[in-house]
Amino acid sequence: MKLLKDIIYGVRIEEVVGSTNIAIEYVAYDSRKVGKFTMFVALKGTQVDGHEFIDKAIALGAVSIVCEELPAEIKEGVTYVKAVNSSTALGIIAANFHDHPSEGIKLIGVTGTNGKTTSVTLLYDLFRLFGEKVGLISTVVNKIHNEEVESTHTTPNVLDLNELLSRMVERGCKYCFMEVSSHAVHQHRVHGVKFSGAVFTNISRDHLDYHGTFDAYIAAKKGFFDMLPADAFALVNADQTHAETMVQDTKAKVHTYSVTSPSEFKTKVIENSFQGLHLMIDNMDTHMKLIGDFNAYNATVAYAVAVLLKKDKLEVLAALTRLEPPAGRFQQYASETGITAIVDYAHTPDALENVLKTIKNIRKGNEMVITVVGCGGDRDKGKRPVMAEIATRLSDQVVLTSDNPRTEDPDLIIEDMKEGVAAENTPKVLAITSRREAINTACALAHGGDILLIAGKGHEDYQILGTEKVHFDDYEIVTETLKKLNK
Ligand SMILES: CC(=O)N[C@H]1[C@@H](OP(=O)(O)OP(=O)(O)OC[C@H]2O[C@@H](n3ccc(=O)[nH]c3=O)[C@H](O)[C@@H]2O)O[C@H](CO)[C@@H](O)[C@@H]1O[C@H](C)C(=O)N[C@@H](C)C(=O)N[C@H](CCC(=O)O)C(=O)O
Ligand SMILES: Nc1ncnc2c1ncn2[C@@H]1O[C@H](COP(=O)(O)OP(=O)(O)OP(=O)(O)O)[C@@H](O)[C@H]1O
Ligand SMILES: N[C@H](CCC[C@H](N)C(=O)O)C(=O)O
Ligand SMILES: [Mg+2]
Repeated sequence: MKLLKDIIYGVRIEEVVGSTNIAIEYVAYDSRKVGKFTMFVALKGTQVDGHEFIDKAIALGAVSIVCEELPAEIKEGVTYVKAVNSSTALGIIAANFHDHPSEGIKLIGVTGTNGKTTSVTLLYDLFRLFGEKVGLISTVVNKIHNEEVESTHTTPNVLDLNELLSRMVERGCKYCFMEVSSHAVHQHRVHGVKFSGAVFTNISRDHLDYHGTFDAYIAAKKGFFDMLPADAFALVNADQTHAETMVQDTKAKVHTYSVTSPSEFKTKVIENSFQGLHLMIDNMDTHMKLIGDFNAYNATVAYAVAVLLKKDKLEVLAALTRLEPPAGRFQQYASETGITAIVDYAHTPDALENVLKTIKNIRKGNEMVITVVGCGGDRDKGKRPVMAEIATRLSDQVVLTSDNPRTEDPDLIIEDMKEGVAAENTPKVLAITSRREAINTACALAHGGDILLIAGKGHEDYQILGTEKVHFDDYEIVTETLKKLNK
């Protein structure tokens, strides 16, 4: 329980109607979660305006409303706080309500189109090997030391984020490694949160459905570095053209890492095979179980962050060699007859190109590469033809299929993808709407030595059809099918 006046301390307020000396037991931004003595924060969303639910929230027991526009009818016994911006207000309110948890933990945020989950998971695992109590906030799972908490977003809403962080602090976690998506920065999901460090992995085409233009997408990511305090570090990938833009206005201390350009934390790829990576990180020889040149970047992020957090360089390298990739990232299965199936979360053009190039680089001879790929519905339409072009250019056979169609017609998504297939590559293409059938067909087409890439859904154990979520697991299906076919 806290007093309203303490909870709204620091919020940019235009007007308050009612008493600020009332007790608040709960804060909610969704009317469906309101109970007695709740403060309801009305947010203007992309689908609906939270202000429409103010009456409903009061009926359910809200005693305070934070909003950008006061409702026509002011109810007695309810305190209305008219804020300049409800989303940023929620950030301040969440921090006050949960006693500023981000100040009690070393919080490191990773942003970029690809590599966020891999980097934060490597860091979480690395620091666990050091015997530290650690938190993790990621697309796959959230963790409060060893307790798993379901992840619904790459970056949770600022209220849920502060709650997670406060549970980490309570549990004695010293560090938290979290993903910061561009949606999160744009929607103020990290507003008022204190970061000790921030990492930029890379930026390439994605989420233009949401941000509109590539420049707006870059600006959203840059916004994360703009909000860092002076005592934080900003670690950026010097091989990326947009690295300088990211940190041009940051107050944080800038550090660089790279694989090709000169930088402070430089890694060289010595060898890349199905067994893993042989790297020279910071002039020291090391082997990793991760596969693909792109993972050299993720490994370097883990190394550099650990060193910036004052861990011993040699101990960090020794621990890195023991780490496994997260679920659904280049996850391999070798069948009885020598077919290699790879399940990978490549759901952007850049990721798909990297994974397919890696496969082509590390295969022993001229084994066939058969790719099963789709694109998500209600997401960036522009990436569909680009991903199909990449898949057909870099594979011998492609089965275009559904990813998570969501509320779109899956056949129309496949039609959008087909637009990108060059005429000479059309003979390589099959289109099968059912992802299960597409995987079955790819398995039937494969013979000993061939490589099957099932791209786009990685760790996801569901498929979203319309608004329904049904169980679906690429790895489970591809391994069971190959076994059933005695392959
Ligand atoms: C486009 C988008 O990002 N939307 C997120 C946003 O929703 P919104 O603001 O548009 O919400 P809305 O549905 O318009 O509702 C507005 C307000 O009314 C409230 N409401 C609504 C209905 C009701 O009955 N009562 C009520 O109070 C809602 O709780 C909300 O506060 O805020 C919600 C609460 O925090 C999120 O759940 C929701 O994520 C949606 C489900 C989503 O799919 N988001 C994806 C695109 C996303 O965020 N992805 C990123 C990046 C992925 C990556 O690259 O890794 C992520 O961080 O996960
Ligand atoms: N550093 C990297 N550079 C380019 N591609 C990468 C990199 N790391 C991983 N990938 C590719 O991107 C896919 C997604 O990786 P990962 O889950 O780590 O990224 P993410 O940024 O968390 O994605 P999301 O935006 O969905 O949260 C991987 O399966 C792989 O194909
Ligand atoms: N975090 C990303 C994940 C995409 C994964 C892909 N399987 C899809 O559903 O499009 C998004 O929400 O855009
Ligand atoms: Mg992620």
